[in-house]
Amino acid sequence: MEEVKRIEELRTLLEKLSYEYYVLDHPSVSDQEYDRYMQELIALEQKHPECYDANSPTQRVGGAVLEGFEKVEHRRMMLSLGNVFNYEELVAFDERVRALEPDVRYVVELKIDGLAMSLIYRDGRFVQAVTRGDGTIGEDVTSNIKTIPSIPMRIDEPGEVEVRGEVYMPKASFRRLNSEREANGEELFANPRNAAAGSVRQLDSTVCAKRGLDAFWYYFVNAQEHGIHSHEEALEELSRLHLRVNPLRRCCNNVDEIWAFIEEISARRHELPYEIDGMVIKVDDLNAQTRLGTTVKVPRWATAYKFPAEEVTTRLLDIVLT
Ligand SMILES: NC(=O)c1cnc(OC2CCCC2)nc1N
Repeated sequence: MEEVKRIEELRTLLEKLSYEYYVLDHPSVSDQEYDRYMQELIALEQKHPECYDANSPTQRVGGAVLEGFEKVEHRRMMLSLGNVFNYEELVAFDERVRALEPDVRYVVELKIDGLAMSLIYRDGRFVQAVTRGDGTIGEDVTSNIKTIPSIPMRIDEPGEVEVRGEVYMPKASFRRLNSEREANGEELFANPRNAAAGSVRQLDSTVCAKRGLDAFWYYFVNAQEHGIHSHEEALEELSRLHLRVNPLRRCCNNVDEIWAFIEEISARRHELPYEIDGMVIKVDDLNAQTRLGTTVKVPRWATAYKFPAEEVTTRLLDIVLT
């Protein structure tokens, strides 16, 4: 096989194997076979520096240690979310929406407790990752986000694709990190969200790479430019593009269906391998979202239901007694 063609073939193969392992959780080859392909690609790329590609699977980790993070202006504001704390406030949210959109349908998602992130792809290649910052100006953390193995470096979609989601630290990674820090007499992280934020702010991406971060993507910013009409369709398109989308979501036609899903998730959230601090309720139809619009900082077409803050003692007692 001509070596330069083999380089391209290995890059495509390793991205597919990464997707199977980190997004589908269903690898088709052993770790040893994956490593053999990776070693073959590293050797061929060293032989052919003219084939250098920053998006190669070999380029996810390493690179220079940064002095700081570049400021980046978001092309489209990164919105926060308003909150509701109980059934009555959820009813009031639904009434405000229904005043404009009588036949509204919602998509209800888990509210992942991490940090908001924006990914930019151009002509099928990952180009930049930017934190929310103040919603208008964020920080370029591309070198750290590249280390998250479930994030594809290439997607099968031309033009510009902007995706928003949550970078988070799974509970298992958090436990491992804090036990390592305890062994080293270092200060512990208070919760996975802080640990994720601290990891994404590392100037040396090899440190971030060891933190075991992951991400879920929940918003295709310019979906309508790509002929998509609903949020649910947008999520399905993101999955088709190999982005990791959380399957635990439900389309709901009224407050009672939303509330039933909230209660169902609230009862089992401690079994989830990541922390959530509530649920996000979004109007499904994208034209309805546009008609409802946004206030200065939050959409009128979405809200977050926040779980009641728990008594830590009951949580600890649960763990000790179960
Ligand atoms: N933490 C989450 O899981 C989460 C956060 N934000 C959103 O939606 C943004 C995008 C448009 C309005 C708010 N969805 C989520 N699932």
